[in-house]
Amino acid sequence: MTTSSTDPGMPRTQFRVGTRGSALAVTQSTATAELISGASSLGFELVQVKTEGDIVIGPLAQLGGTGVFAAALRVSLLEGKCDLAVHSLKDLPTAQPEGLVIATVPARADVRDALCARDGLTLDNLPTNAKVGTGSPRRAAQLLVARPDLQIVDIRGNVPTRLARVFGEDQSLVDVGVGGELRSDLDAVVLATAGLERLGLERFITERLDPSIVLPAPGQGALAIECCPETAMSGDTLSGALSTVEDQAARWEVTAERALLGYLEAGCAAPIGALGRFSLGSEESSVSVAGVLTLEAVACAPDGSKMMRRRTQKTVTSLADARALGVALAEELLANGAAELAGLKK
Ligand SMILES: NCc1[nH]cc(CCC(=O)O)c1CC(=O)O
Repeated sequence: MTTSSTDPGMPRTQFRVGTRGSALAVTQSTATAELISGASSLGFELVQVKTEGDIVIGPLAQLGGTGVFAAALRVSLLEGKCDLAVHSLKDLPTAQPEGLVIATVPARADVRDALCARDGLTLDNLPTNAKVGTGSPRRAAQLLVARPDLQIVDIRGNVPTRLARVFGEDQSLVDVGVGGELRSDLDAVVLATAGLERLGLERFITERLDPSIVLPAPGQGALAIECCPETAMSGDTLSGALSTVEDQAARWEVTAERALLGYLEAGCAAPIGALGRFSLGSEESSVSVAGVLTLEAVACAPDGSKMMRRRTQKTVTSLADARALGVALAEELLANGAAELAGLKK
């Protein structure tokens, strides 16, 4: 290791970013490390961490616990094996473990889900009974609300492997790591636009699904840089660099979305969607900038037979306001029977 952490009094200039091994994780971690090093003179190296999410075989919806993707990275942070971890925010459990903080939420990518269909097809013109692959009950339920005739096929695997279920042996998918037997047996798959764009695979998108049709997962399209509080608040060059890549609008949005999800005691496998949108207000206070936060949420019966959508809006001046907005909307959903509708434990 080449860090200067052992020299007392010398600020460190070299840091380790823990990452999962998938193409998406490595791409996100690399881009984020470059973002921070571009805003500072610090150096970063990637440390690969194996996670349970990569080796468990079975439908994602049945893994039980949330956070299988994040857990090993968090252990690695707590054990001091890396200094920072870059997570997809939507894969991060809403309960914040003791000893770790989300130091930074960078600017958010496209939040929408993307239909990737054969022959340029869209949700409206997919043939009757078309086979659409997704492992997400949230996507499945909302697709069925829009198109009750669709056959939803439970799929898993990394992004290129899922695309191969529609596009087969497209060379660009082989290039990004699709292996094994390639068969195109589906008419379409639904994936997050953000992940496809980060991997340079957006040409497979045939429709970016409007949030009025398919509301994304809480945190979708956003990343979280997690570390120990001492790293985030050390007042040194790293904490300064981290704060320069913070996007306050994204932070407010995901804070409200995750407060809602946490209050519902639901995880990323629940048929719950939520999307916050922040727009800057005109007045400025010394504490923080005021803006208007709009939060929309959906709870669905997994078979798409019922859906409940609610929306709220408030001027926010603090993260506590954003959290309160999420909790208030969650309470409204619960008061109207969302837990029974969506099969939540609460
Ligand atoms: N659960 C897997 C996962 N976690 C984050 C992304 C995409 C990037 C993002 O939403 O930030 C994906 C793939 C997908 O849902 O298509």
